[in-house]
Amino acid sequence: MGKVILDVRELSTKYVTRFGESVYAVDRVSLKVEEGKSLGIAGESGCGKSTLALSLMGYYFAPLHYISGDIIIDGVNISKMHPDEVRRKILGKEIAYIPQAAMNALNPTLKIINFIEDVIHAHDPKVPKKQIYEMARQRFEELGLPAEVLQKYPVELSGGMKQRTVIATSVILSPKVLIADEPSSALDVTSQKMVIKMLRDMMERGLVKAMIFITHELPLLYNVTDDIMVMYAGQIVEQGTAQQVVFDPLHPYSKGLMGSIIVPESGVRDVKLTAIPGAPPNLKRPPQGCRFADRCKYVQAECRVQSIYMREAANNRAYRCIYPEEQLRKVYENEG
Ligand SMILES: Nc1ncnc2c1ncn2[C@@H]1O[C@H](COP(=O)(O)OP(=O)(O)OP(=O)(O)O)[C@@H](O)[C@H]1O
Repeated sequence: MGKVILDVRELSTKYVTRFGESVYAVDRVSLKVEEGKSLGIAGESGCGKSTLALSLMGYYFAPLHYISGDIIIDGVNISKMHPDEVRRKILGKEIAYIPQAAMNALNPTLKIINFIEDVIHAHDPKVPKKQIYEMARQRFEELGLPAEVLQKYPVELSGGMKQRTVIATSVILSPKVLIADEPSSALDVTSQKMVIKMLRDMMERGLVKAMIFITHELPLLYNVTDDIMVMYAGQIVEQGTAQQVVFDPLHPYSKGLMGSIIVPESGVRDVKLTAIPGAPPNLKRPPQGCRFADRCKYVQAECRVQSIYMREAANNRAYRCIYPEEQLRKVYENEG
């Protein structure tokens, strides 16, 4: 096993609504990402992917609240740091986040270089502008973006270029971990490919040491990340290599999602994570037993009465189900 860059242990966070209700969006999530590796997180809308991404940065402000667990980045536990310290020392430097529709982060009234100055000055107001320009120019060129972009206003750039600009900006301070939340979903296919290529380049050149890629589109994950975790109703329900999870899923939810995939590339292309009838449980009052029980074809009475934990399977994988691996495989086999 390589050096672990991101080590998350039993992390739980919640939203508290203005009516004082708690929404348990991230429930005891554990994950590890080693140096040079990428992890994909997949799940349907509302399962907690974005909340997990935000939670991983350790930067909590209302309505998002930390409950428990540890976030260890390259040996440093950031989970109990004060938000000011996280903002100054961690964000952008240790861990960076590319939000959904990141290109909207650009301020239309600022040239790109001025936007970058603002980003860097939020961490350290003393960095001279000349130095920022030099850092930005170098990073843009490394990532195949022309330095002229720095002198442009957002309106002068295409959607794809804006997105790549924000991505390049997010790694100016060489963060150890980069979290990309649906970074290409709003783009046309060509721009999507360029964004994915850029993320890969960043990993290959060591500009970031570990990456988390969040999406509901499985084909993207299969082609981009080494490992995949499937999330359902605030919990991880399956974890393995991209190959294992896509082509040999164990959890009935992943199985349902991937069931129709036959051929890589063309076969996976159009599969969306919405194929299973029913809806996830309300995260204000998650059920005591298996959260997938209401939608599971193989549900038994005991699934609903006890907490279901992740269980280990062969080849370093894990899934959250009462069925042992052999039994689950038999059930699937009998179905044909
Ligand atoms: N500000 C908020 N206040 C209260 N509940 C919230 C808030 N933001 C999200 N939630 C709830 O938290 C849960 C997880 O939402 P989250 O946005 O993390 O899911 P997601 O998997 O990222 O979905 P999507 O793919 O649509 O972005 C959902 O039940 C959502 O309704």
